[in-house]
Amino acid sequence: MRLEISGVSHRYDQMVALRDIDLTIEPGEIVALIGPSGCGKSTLLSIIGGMLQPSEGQVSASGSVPDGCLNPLTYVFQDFALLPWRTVAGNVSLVLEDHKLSRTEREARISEVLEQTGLSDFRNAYPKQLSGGMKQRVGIARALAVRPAVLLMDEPLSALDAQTRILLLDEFSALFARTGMTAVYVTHNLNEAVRLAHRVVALRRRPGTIKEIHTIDVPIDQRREGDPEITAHEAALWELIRDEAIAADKELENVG
Ligand SMILES: Nc1ncnc2c1ncn2[C@@H]1O[C@H](COP(=O)(O)OP(=O)(O)OP(=O)(O)O)[C@@H](O)[C@H]1O
Repeated sequence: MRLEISGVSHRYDQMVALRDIDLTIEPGEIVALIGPSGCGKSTLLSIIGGMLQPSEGQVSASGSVPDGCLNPLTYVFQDFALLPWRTVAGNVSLVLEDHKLSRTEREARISEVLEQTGLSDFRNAYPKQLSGGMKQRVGIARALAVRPAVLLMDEPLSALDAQTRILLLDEFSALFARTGMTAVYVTHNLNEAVRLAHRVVALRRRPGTIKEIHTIDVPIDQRREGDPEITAHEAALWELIRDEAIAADKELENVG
């Protein structure tokens, strides 16, 4: 599915959070949104996902969706958003229950996504029994269960420890390479952006506008931690956002 963001601006009361965003996301493309705190990354993701109506401009989606797609644009949340009283399978099932699927179809989908995310042995576990990394795998499984055309991911790894983050990064890159999924991935973490994205959109703040779009040509499944080419892309991105990141950090300190 192709997403075209045209002339999108957004205000919260008098504050202009985004101005004149034009961006096209091609089918199968992974786009990361980076930039200093408050530059409008989450606002833009919510607008792309249709959860927030922009003050101006529009987002249009075109093209085909996967067979059996129940929800073309699907979120993966930073805080996993699992229901504690439901098992792993029950949490995945939740997103399927509003749709006209037979019990057999529903069970088949649940088994398929649990298999894809390495959770088959945990289907009857409850969230409190799982590590952070396993909880986020459930979040991914739940998103995949609707066979989305586009995954919208808002800091999906930021609640996890460093080792788990590396493991999940490897799993995400394998998943993206295997499925040819389209995704928009918001992150503060430049390493995640250079490991996972075909293009990295750097936003500046006040108001949030596109500063630069950085393309990374290395196939996603061939990128490795510490690879010099990938490290060079990460350094280039840091140069791009450094001054504003420092300014945003100082500002937060002043507020505190
Ligand atoms: N519901 C809201 N009401 C008023 N202002 C908001 C609201 N949501 C966000 N903002 C403001 O809009 C601006 C952009 O916020 P947004 O959360 O989109 O930025 P972000 O780049 O995702 O930030 P962060 O990296 O800190 O998560 C910020 O100044 C924020 O304070």
